[in-house]
Amino acid sequence: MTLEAIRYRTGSLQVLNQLLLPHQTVYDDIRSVQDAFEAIKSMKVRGAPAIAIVGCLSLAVELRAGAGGDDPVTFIRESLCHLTSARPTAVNMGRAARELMEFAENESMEKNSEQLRESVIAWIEDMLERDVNDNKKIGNYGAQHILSGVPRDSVTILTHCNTGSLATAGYGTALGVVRSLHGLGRLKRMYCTETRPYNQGSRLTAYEAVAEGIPATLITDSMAALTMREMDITAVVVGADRVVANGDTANKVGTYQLAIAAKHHGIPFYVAAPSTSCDLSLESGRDIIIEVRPPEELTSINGVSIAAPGIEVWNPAFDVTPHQLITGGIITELGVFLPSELQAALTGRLTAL
Ligand SMILES: CSC[C@H]1O[C@H](OP(=O)(O)O)[C@H](O)[C@@H]1O
Repeated sequence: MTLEAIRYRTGSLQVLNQLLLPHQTVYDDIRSVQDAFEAIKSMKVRGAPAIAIVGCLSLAVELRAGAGGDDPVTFIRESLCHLTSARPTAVNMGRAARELMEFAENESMEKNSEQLRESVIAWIEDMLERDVNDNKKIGNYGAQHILSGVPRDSVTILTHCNTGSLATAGYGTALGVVRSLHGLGRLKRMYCTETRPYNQGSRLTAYEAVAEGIPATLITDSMAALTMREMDITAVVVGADRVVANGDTANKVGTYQLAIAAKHHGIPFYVAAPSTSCDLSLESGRDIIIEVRPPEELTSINGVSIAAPGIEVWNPAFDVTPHQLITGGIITELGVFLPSELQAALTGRLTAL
């Protein structure tokens, strides 16, 4: 059973407070859009798909309570705009906001306020199931593609950050590929980086791996290139916060240098991302806004200072990997594509082989 980052039933939402993991398993109630905004901003909830899902579910909870009165469309628009401002790099929340707003405006032509609220709630609740189904397709497509490229019985994967059930509605993206390989009995080992400064790897990916008996070894970010040289890594598989039209990909900071090391060692580098994490409106990675987070997240851990007081800090939460370094491909729920094929694949002009 994979971990539940999100507990939802109509009218009620709880999220696993990821700031307290791995030592405390605490679910916080999300009773409003503002609660969700604060949970996302503080990274109690994080992960591109999970941010969009929790944001939209918080709107569903308020709509279930009658929010918006006689003008729910205005309430929906203002809520989605607010939620999208919480974290700028991941595209999923902004995409969901755009698609949901279009749906709500169309529905408002034919439905009264109460019917509109119910219709929007149903649209949002469908996101949960869609995300898990997409992730299982990503897992299976990715596992098959990686296995097709190697003669060996089992494979070793290096991954970064957390891209599992704690970053999505369940199963995960890059970690979903690892889960699929493990489920096929073809995973020898996963190496997961600790992923400074928020430690999504040591706190969250390690937590998921231990909980499910996935063979995994934790390494520091600075050990990644050495691990690629010494540990017979079959592939590097990472997640994404925003994949743009030419395949350039924004992901957790540290991803770019993993791609460089993978290139040097001739190891295929994959990005695993649902189409909801893709943004064809941007031509290249130069256009992606990179969130810069508070210095304290780098200079302290659990409130304990680990840096010289007064030192200046640069703390970008993401970096951009050029599409030329994504040598294995981009693993989506539609199949695995080269960066150069992505736009055609996402616009339905290309199907997976
Ligand atoms: C399912 S991919 C999640 C993606 O989001 C993470 O960032 P954060 O933990 O800051 O939300 C990381 O970039 C992952 O690859």
